[in-house]
Amino acid sequence: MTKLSVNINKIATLRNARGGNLPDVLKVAQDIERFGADGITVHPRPDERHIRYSDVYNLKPLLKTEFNIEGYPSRAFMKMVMEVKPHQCTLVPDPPDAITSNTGWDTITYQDQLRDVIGELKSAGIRVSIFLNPEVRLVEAAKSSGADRIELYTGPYAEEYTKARTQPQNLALFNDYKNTAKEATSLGLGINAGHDLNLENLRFFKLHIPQLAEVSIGHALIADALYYGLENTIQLYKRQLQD
Ligand SMILES: CC(=O)[C@@H](O)[C@H](O)COP(=O)(O)O
Ligand SMILES: NCC(=O)COP(=O)(O)O
Repeated sequence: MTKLSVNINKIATLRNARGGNLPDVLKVAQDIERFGADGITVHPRPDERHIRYSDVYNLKPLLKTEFNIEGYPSRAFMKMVMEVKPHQCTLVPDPPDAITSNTGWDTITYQDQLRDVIGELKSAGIRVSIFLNPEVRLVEAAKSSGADRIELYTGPYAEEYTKARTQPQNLALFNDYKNTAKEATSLGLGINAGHDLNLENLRFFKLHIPQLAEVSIGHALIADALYYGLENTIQLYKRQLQD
């Protein structure tokens, strides 16, 4: 079964809207674990508009499942990750002003930078995943930079899936995802995926990428929870991820 890591950025967005502590991000994260999630993901951004660096420190001792911290490896981010020591760090090439992540790493151009950063994280026992576009040519450099996994950037997949709703098997892009995953597996890299995954498009992705180890989902899952409740929503997503 593929693991579900719930991204709680949007819980923090709601909290920050009033400046108080409602909802309580730490409590919600613990409840999400209790409701069956396999992990918690956070993606603190430099402006701390949702998850704050202090949240990341406060979450660590409370969490019982896998903790995944995502972000661009600035010095401030690296200091925090090295101190918190999550189970996994997912490196994302976002510029500081990104509204949300919209591309993966060019692992060929940034191979030296990635190798240094990954070496540092791995020396602290942290598993490292690299956010990657579905392009076979980028996989070998991801491997030689020392990553343990890739996280397939599923934004373009989600967009195509919505367009091809009636005949998803015609998804033009999908072969790129399959081939990238196949290449990664053959080189010994694990496969994660994330961005804009939702209750409609998740099952198809899971069925066609059987090596999928973990997905991180936030935006759609938290939106669905407004209708179905958090506990039910987590179970609905987990059902999509069954083998
Ligand atoms: C890497 C990725 O796809 C997610 O972490 C996503 O970027 C969430 O970040 P926001 O919640 O800021 O959109
Ligand atoms: N890594 C992807 C993630 O954590 C959540 O992305 P989204 O579901 O908020 O688009």
